[in-house]
Amino acid sequence: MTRTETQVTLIQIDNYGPWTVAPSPKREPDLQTLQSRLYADLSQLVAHHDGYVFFTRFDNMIAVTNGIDLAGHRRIQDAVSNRYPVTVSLGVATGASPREAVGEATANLQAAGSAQDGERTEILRGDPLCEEGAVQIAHFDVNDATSQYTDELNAFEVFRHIDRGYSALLEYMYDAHDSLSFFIGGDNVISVTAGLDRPAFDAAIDHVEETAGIELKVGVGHDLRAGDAGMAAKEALERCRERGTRVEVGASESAGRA
Ligand SMILES: Nc1nc2c(ncn2[C@@H]2O[C@H](COP(=O)(O)OP(=O)(O)OP(=O)(O)O)[C@@H](O)[C@H]2O)c(=O)[nH]1
Repeated sequence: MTRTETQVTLIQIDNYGPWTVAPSPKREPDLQTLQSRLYADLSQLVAHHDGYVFFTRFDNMIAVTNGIDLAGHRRIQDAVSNRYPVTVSLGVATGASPREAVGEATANLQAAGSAQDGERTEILRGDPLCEEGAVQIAHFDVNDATSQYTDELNAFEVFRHIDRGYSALLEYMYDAHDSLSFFIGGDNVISVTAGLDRPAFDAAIDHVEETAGIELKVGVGHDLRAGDAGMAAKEALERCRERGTRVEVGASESAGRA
């Protein structure tokens, strides 16, 4: 199996806090519109290179960028400054675990100055992978969310249930496996993991069921790019639905570690 090495890019809007209140506080719907449009554009720009972006806090987004070099990052950065009244800084790093990678990517930006330093703009710092490393993506989905929740409870109660499950999964995957988990809409969560095997995913699902009462299934993919690993994960998730199983992994995953 190709060695797992996750490349993470921290995308941070430059000096955004001061901008939101200059010369006076900007209307919140305008900020929400800017943030969601920026996420949409970044999602497409990064997907063009077969990477994934997660919206996280919107002013700070985390991308999985295996295969994207510094020139590719610079083009993404330029596209943002050409389209928006704000600019972004990018910190890039690789790690044996996603947690290690995001730690280094963050440190790269923090070393260049504060997120609210008007002089620190359009930083691009880090070392993209010289050699090819693979990324592991796990796509989790709540079992029967439509019949159990969406068609039964009020919309906010559904949101509470899904969010409780997401929080339990996020904490467990970070603490137990140095993995980064992101809510991606509906009843879906993507975890960026590193070489986890079937028993590790089974244990994660058990934990969420025990602590949050939410039943999950997961499809796992492993490939050189996040986009390809993500598609393999979605195909594996479909196999869970067809076979009634709760964990399906791509063929190359069987050699993973617990
Ligand atoms: N982002 C994202 N959202 C999805 C995807 N598939 C489904 N959803 C969302 O999740 C909601 C629930 O869909 P499903 O997960 O297919 O339905 P379910 O009732 O949970 O049924 P099973 O998953 O088969 O147990 C949908 O309304 C969508 O909002 C996906 O691949 N990506």
